Amino acid sequence: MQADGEFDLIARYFKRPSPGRMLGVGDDCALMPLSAGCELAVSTDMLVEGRHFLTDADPESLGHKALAVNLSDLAAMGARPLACTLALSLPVVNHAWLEAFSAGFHALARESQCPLVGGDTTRSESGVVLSITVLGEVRRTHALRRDAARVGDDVWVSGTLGAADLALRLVLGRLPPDPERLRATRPALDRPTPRLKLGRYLAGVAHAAIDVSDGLLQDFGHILKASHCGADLWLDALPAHPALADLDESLRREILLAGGDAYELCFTARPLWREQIEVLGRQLGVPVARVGTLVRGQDLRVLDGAGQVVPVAYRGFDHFSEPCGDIA
Ligand SMILES: Nc1ncnc2c1ncn2[C@@H]1O[C@H](COP(=O)(O)OP(=O)(O)O)[C@@H](O)[C@H]1O
Ligand SMILES: Cc1ncc(C[n+]2csc(CCOP(=O)(O)OP(=O)(O)O)c2C)c(N)n1
Ligand SMILES: [Mg+2]
Repeated sequence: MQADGEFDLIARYFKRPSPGRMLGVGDDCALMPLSAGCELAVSTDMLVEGRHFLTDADPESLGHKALAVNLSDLAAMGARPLACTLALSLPVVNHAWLEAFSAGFHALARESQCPLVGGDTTRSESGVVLSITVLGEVRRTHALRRDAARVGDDVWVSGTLGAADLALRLVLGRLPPDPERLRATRPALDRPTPRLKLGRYLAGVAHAAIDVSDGLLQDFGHILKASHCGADLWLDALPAHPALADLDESLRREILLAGGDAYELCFTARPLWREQIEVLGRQLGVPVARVGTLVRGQDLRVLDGAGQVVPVAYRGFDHFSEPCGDIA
């Protein structure tokens, strides 16, 4: 018979050997050294059943995604991962689920050199809740802060936009069934790739960066607000995922500008870095698209191919301002 106690679960699914200079799972705190000249980068993101993932989500992919969305924040700061912690609340003990979830989690942890060094495990009264904290390091003064953008900077976006949001709409039945499009977009929703290498190489080159979790306009808007800048974004330059082709144009725009779950980097850099950034993208095999420019003021304008302002009535994902949000 399998032992189901809290400590058995931790030992079986989460305790793994940690690198020699670290103290990992098993003590009151984890311990790890920091490299000279670096500062600590820390970020936490939760994933809640029904809100960030569906109850029948594939557990291996969920393990990957839970860590990936957190690593994406380290990438957006230009930080190198050091370690992570996992707080997990489970309604029941399901060994097949835990086996697959922990395999997905540890596989990405290994690949990103971000070992799981601690956490907490409890029973939940309603659904699975995950909270992950990632710890990273970044060379002092090199971090890609949201408040570091400058007027005149180019605006860049990595990868492509829109696939994950399109997949989610198809999965939730908000668009008519389209198996072909779902097949092309589902990996982006279920298994995002954190742009860790790109972020690290941009540290010290780019000014500001953010990862696109809630939608491009909303997330890029955080950079503008923090940096006291405005911007022009060129709609035609945005790197739309090919599966967005042939969609109704207003839906295509909405998904491109406000679709969540993308986990691409949006960053700003001086024009003199253009060529190096393009070379970097090619070397890393990560497309980088120059999509706009920072201007004085505070307005974020989206311009069409003719230079006309495109009216935009949406911003992006917000946990507390959805039509069904039930705030007391
Ligand atoms: N409950 C909280 N307590 C303290 N800080 C929080 C809390 N929730 C969010 N934050 C902080 O607010 C900022 C914005 O959070 P968020 O929009 O979730 O960023 P991200 O998209 O990078 O995850 C971050 O600095 C985050 O650490
Ligand atoms: C079942 C389900 N419903 C809705 C979404 C869409 N969604 C949920 S949270 C979110 C935004 C990102 O999550 P958040 O908690 O805001 O992360 P952060 O911005 O803090 O990184 C999106 C697009 C989803 N991925 N899965
Ligand atoms: Mg967050």
